[in-house]
Amino acid sequence: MKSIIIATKNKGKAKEFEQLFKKYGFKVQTLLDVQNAPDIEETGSTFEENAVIKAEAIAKAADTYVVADDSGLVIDALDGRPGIYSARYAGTDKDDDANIDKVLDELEGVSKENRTGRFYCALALAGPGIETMTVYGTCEGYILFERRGDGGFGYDPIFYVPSEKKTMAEMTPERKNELSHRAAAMNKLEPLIADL
Ligand SMILES: O=c1[nH]c(=O)c2ncn([C@@H]3O[C@H](COP(=O)(O)OP(=O)(O)OP(=O)(O)O)[C@@H](O)[C@H]3O)c2[nH]1
Ligand SMILES: [Mg+2]
Repeated sequence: MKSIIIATKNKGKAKEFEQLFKKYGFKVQTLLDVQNAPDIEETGSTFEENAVIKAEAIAKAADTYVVADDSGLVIDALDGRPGIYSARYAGTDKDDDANIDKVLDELEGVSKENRTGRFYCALALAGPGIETMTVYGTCEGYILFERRGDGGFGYDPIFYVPSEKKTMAEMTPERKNELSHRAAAMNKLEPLIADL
């Protein structure tokens, strides 16, 4: 079986990628499987730049094919925030619950129809003998007034997908992996990883 490293320390992403890559016949390793994996500073100003930074840092160290994901929630009424700062919106300790509270506070008084937003996912593929490539995917939805469901990770409990009439935290993992921003980006990556 072919194998690939996903340059992430996020458990929620790791689980989703294990499933997503299974159908392409890849065994997935993440930085959670590697002892003393470095913390890579995300110094870029776009999702794509950050994905490239993470993928290239690990590909250089491991000399193998690496995919990195930089993703986040873009809310129209907040001028695109939290955006690339989604993981660290309420502080550096990556506290999902505190991040949700901060978003809900900032959206106080914003009506249902003005609570539009999307998840954005940039994926970068780097490795020996290839030029680093990026693809992206999005998933449109609304920010609810309170949490619903306990699946997924991050902002999933407040992200409502109208076509499903569910938050991402109320969907099965399988369903989330069919319609998420990550799944959309993976579909675009598919032809690029087919020949690895
Ligand atoms: O509800 C959510 N469902 C998702 O499907 C999702 N995808 C991304 N996000 C949010 O955006 C941050 C990414 O930031 P990020 O790309 O820097 O990742 P991270 O720092 O968590 O891990 P790493 O991959 O960098 O190691 C995450 O922490 C989450 O807050 C999501 N929230
Ligand atoms: Mg990160």
